[in-house]
Amino acid sequence: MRSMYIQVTMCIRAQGTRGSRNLLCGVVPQRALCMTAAGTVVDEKIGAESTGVRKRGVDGRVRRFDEIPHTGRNWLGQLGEVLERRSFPAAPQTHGEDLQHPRPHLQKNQPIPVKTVAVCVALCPPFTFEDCVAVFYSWKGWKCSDPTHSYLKATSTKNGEEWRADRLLLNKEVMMSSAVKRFLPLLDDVARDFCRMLRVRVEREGRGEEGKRTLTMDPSPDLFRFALEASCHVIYGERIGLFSSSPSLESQKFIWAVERMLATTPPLLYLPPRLLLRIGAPLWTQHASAWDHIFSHAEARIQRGYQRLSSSQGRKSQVGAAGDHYAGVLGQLMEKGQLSLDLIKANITELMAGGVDTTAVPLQFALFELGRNPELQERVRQQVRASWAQAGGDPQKALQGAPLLKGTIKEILRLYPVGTTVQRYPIKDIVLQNYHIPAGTMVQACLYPMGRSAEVFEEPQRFDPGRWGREESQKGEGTGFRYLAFGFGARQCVGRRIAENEMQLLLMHILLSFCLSVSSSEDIKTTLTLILQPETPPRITFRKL
Ligand code: HEM
Repeated sequence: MRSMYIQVTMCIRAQGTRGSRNLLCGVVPQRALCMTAAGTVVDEKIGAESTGVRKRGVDGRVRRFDEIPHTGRNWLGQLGEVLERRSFPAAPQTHGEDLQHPRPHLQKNQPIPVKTVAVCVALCPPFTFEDCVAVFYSWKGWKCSDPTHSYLKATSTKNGEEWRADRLLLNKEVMMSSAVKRFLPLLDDVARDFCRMLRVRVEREGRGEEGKRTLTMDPSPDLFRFALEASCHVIYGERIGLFSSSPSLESQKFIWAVERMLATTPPLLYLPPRLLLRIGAPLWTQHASAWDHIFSHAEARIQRGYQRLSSSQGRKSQVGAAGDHYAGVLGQLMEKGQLSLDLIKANITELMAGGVDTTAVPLQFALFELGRNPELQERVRQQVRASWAQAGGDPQKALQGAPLLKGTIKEILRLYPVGTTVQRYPIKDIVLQNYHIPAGTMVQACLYPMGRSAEVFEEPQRFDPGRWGREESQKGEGTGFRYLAFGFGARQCVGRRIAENEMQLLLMHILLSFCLSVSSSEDIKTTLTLILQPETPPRITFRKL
């Protein structure tokens, strides 16, 4: 058996098999169970029939789904218990303890992988390589089915091959290397502007002698603006001016809408349905109006896209030359015209909604980790400087020559996975940890404890961007499925290339311009709302280089 294990949470038998990762969850749990250590035996019968994975069991019997040990409490009780403790302790979790305790996720001082109703039952036995293959290759298309928005319905009703065909078209504009080449300069522009703005701010508000001033601040609001500006630039092909001292009213309204949408999502997701019916109306109204604004923002961009497209076609027919201006993902999709308009709107809106806090938050953690590891910071900076000098201003070349930057992002997402779980509903019955898991059960790979498990990573508590380069060179036995921060396979994060490049470029320009430090090297306490984030945003000291 391959030696790779990942931590996995247990499963909720779901009434429906559709939900959403980023948006509202349409899954109502029928029951909540917690899986404890079960060894790694899988019997031939169900295992072979359902997953094709053949393993020999100790007692030759695959245990039934309802044999999975659980707390015996209903999900509401469990939710109450989980809600009492809203943060992940920084202390490492030892895998062994996990396995012995019947309710490990509810023990004091143990990391709780997730906190939704659906996942408060989570737990983490080791998950084998074959299990991973079984889960991630038996994907099923599912998307948000928010009934209020026809755009989302356009995607939510698609499943299987139909969904996949659309996704492959979208991948061409956001995932493939030719697309990355097109949008990378746009991200680079925004990252450079961010640093320019920060330099001015440090000079104006910082302390110390001129030219070497330092400024200590909470960068989280600026990082949020950076992520929104970068997303708009790549997706709509236009800047919305969030770094200016007086952004337009339209931009301010848009940022408000995105903030509101993100802030109101967790309570709407986590409140039990009955409570939601009683107290959720104002929340829902705010949430819906925030979405309305985000949709109307997208509509306006699409209208502009049409105008741009028709004028460039007009030019083309006049002078016979193709317009060479890159008009963002939206422009590309419209120009190609392979997806229906509803699908373009749905995908664009989902890209906008999924792409802001998911990158802004890991950037906070990255600045903190680089700040509290000064020697390592210097090593990354040296590599970045050398690569930047050689690249002659080409951001793509500069990133290629600085693998430690890529390692920094992977390391941040290992320790602080912004989405704490990856979920699948297997389309066929499978066997996990010797338990029979019926088709349609929500199975969650739990990234937080996996990233901190000594069974999976050597010295898991050490922030070591170099580990990923070493791992590449030893590819083979047991190295797969360690990096699941963006999910896996056909359903993996569609914004992955945007996110990776956006974060690397910003860190690159920051390291070229500033030395980072933090006043305390104590671990950051984290909390889980919709995503994993710092309980209190870390304050970072920026010293101009
Ligand atoms: C560090 C940043 C990010 C992380 C860690 C992350 C993580 C994830 C994960 C784990 C999934 C589910 C994948 C799976 O089930 O296999 C996902 C899906 C998704 N992400 Fe991201 N994401 C990030 C940034 C972004 C950005 C920047 C965008 C948009 C520009 C985005 C848009 C989406 C969308 C639209 C989906 C749903 C894809 C689908 O179901 O087809 N994400 N993301």
